[in-house]
Amino acid sequence: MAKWNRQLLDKYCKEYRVPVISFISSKPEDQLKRIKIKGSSLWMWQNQRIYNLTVSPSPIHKISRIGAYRNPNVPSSPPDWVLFEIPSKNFEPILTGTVRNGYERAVVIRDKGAEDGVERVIFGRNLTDFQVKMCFLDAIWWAMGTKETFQLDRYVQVDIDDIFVGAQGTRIVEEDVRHLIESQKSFRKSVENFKFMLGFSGSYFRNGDDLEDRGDEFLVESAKEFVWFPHMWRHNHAHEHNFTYLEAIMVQNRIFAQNMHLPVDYPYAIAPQHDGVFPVHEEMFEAWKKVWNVSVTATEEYPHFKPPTARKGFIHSGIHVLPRQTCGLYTHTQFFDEYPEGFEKVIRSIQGGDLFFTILLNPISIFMTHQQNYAHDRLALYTFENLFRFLKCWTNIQLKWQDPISSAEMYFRKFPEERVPVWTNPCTDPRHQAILPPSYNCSRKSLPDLLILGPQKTGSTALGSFLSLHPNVSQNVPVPGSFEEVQFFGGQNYLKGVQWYMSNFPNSTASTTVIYEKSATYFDNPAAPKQAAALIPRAKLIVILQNPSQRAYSWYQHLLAHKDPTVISSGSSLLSILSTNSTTSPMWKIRQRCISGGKYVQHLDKWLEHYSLQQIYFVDADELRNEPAKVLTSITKWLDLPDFPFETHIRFSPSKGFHCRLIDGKTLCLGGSKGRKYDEMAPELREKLDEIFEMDNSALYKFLKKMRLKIPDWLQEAVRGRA
Ligand SMILES: Nc1ncnc2c1ncn2[C@@H]1O[C@H](COP(=O)(O)OS(=O)(=O)O)[C@@H](OP(=O)(O)O)[C@H]1O
Repeated sequence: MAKWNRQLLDKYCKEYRVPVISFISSKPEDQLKRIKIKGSSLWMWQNQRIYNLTVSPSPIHKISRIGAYRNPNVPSSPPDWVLFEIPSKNFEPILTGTVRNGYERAVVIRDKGAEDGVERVIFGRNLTDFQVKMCFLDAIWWAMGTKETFQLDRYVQVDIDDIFVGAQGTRIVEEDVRHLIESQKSFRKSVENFKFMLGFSGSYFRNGDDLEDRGDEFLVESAKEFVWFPHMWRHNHAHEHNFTYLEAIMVQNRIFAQNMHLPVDYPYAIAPQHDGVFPVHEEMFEAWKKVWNVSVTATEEYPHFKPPTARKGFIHSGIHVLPRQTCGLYTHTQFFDEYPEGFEKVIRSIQGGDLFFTILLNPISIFMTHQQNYAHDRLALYTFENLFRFLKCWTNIQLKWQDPISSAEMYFRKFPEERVPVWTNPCTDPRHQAILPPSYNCSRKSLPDLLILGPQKTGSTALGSFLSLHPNVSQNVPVPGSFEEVQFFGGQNYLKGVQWYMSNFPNSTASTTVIYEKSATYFDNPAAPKQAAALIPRAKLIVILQNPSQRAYSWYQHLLAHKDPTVISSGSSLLSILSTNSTTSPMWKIRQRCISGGKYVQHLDKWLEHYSLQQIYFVDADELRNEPAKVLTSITKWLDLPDFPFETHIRFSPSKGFHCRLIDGKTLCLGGSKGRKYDEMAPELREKLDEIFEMDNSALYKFLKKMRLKIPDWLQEAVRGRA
């Protein structure tokens, strides 16, 4: 790092007490073994091999067990460790290693900052070794100062799906059930309250050979030992069925549970192969709620199966969907020596690999296993017994079990930002596409290519209506209740889901090249950019640049015309509304609605976090009002649409005072709510508004100039006028 930058960084870290975590790697070509670290009294050795690793006593450790000691299979690993000499009290070893001649050196060391005021945790190794990786996690938690909030509790739930499902020869027998009960008891020594959760499909009860049938019977006789939840009557794929069918088969499964006295104590259910959970099959959600009163489920598919570390939860239609983890056991894995790529893979995952870190990094881990994993070699029992033992040996983690309803409550309290789902296009993920209800048609264009973002009162309706004249353009059907706009992103309609959104675009034909949607509420909605980009990342966007003072005045006229109770009851002029400074009064809300949309750069910044500038087209509102055909011709080019003679389809209406569409010789203007007649703004009000928007206008001017985009005349004047 350049000296100057380094000084700045150190100054910052010192002043704000921000610790630094850094990594140093060996240079294999370097002859020099012992090197002094610049600016520090610390000496390091590079290209080293270590023979033992020990977790040193340090307040940094939260999850790593102090004193834990191991020989990390050294002879086979290359001599590429960097080790630090443990010098004075200014340093504290975090993890130490012994070299061949018996010296103890630090693999991870803490510089307490006594020498230059900056605290550091320095790693002489990458994160491939699980103990070094645990030290890294400990160092992060320590650096974040989460002493009070950091928790050692980790909740583990093991679901056994496909109970009663499976061909003869793959199913559990009485002996397996006895082992299941015994293991559950012994797991409780490592996992407080541990219970296996059994997902049953009643239709296949006693569907095996004699021994397996006895296994089923014994499982039912031992039902009270476990927690039971409904799977599906015949392992059905939910997406293939409608509500009536799903309800009928769920009722069958429920009757089975009642007859067999299975304790289904929690409103929790799992769909075979996650089918219907994400992408959401609304009819399955409805049937679940009606038959089982389900309020919690789990899936591996949200937002996507891969990467497994990025799985999240969401709430839809009152059902809490928790993320579900994979443990490497599938229906076909029943024998150690037939495990694909060797059972070593699962062992590596347990011993400091993916499975181990899944538990460390998730407050709640819900694992999916299958009935078959408890038959024959009982791979699941082996896996979890060893996983729990390994965690107990190397970490301070407290493993616990709790019911899924409590887990859902805890999960969404911890991650409230995940409550609202982020919808993605199911047609772009092959796994999602494979479980889509037939009502989805991925071969048909049903999502927009273009969003007209607004903001409100900038001429967005006029722009949309003119664009629709083009024969290759189609738009959404009018949506009642929201001024015909879809208002999906960032609004209440978003909760209705992707299928609802798609259903608004039924009109595209073979000649449609561009589907657009105009919701003028999008531009200044803080959630809209992220949600839009998740569903239609390649969409193009149009933003209309209107003088914000004029826009605010137009919005005020809209409220007056709609007899907004706050505006009417207070008899407020816009000037007095603007002077409100009580942020809790209803007037403040009005003030904000008048102003918000005009703060262009503030909102553009959010859109530009998710879309590139090349995807955005800026329209000058004055130009749109005065020369709409010219504006539409440019937009057509930008959209790569064939030319269209807009000038012969748009005509100025002297009575309306605006341009209107000319269809079959008839002039069709927008309704009375667009292009209202009202007095011009008083100079005093204009002055006040211009003053409010001064900074925003200046920011917009600079932004357009920097991006070499056209600066509207009104903006040139506004900036010049206040210079
Ligand atoms: N051709 C044409 N016809 C009618 N109105 C036109 C047209 N071109 C621009 N305008 C201006 O559009 C303003 C309404 O903007 P929006 O359509 O964006 O409003 S909304 O947010 O969707 O309600 C509207 O605002 P008001 O004049 O305040 O009614 C108009 O000034």
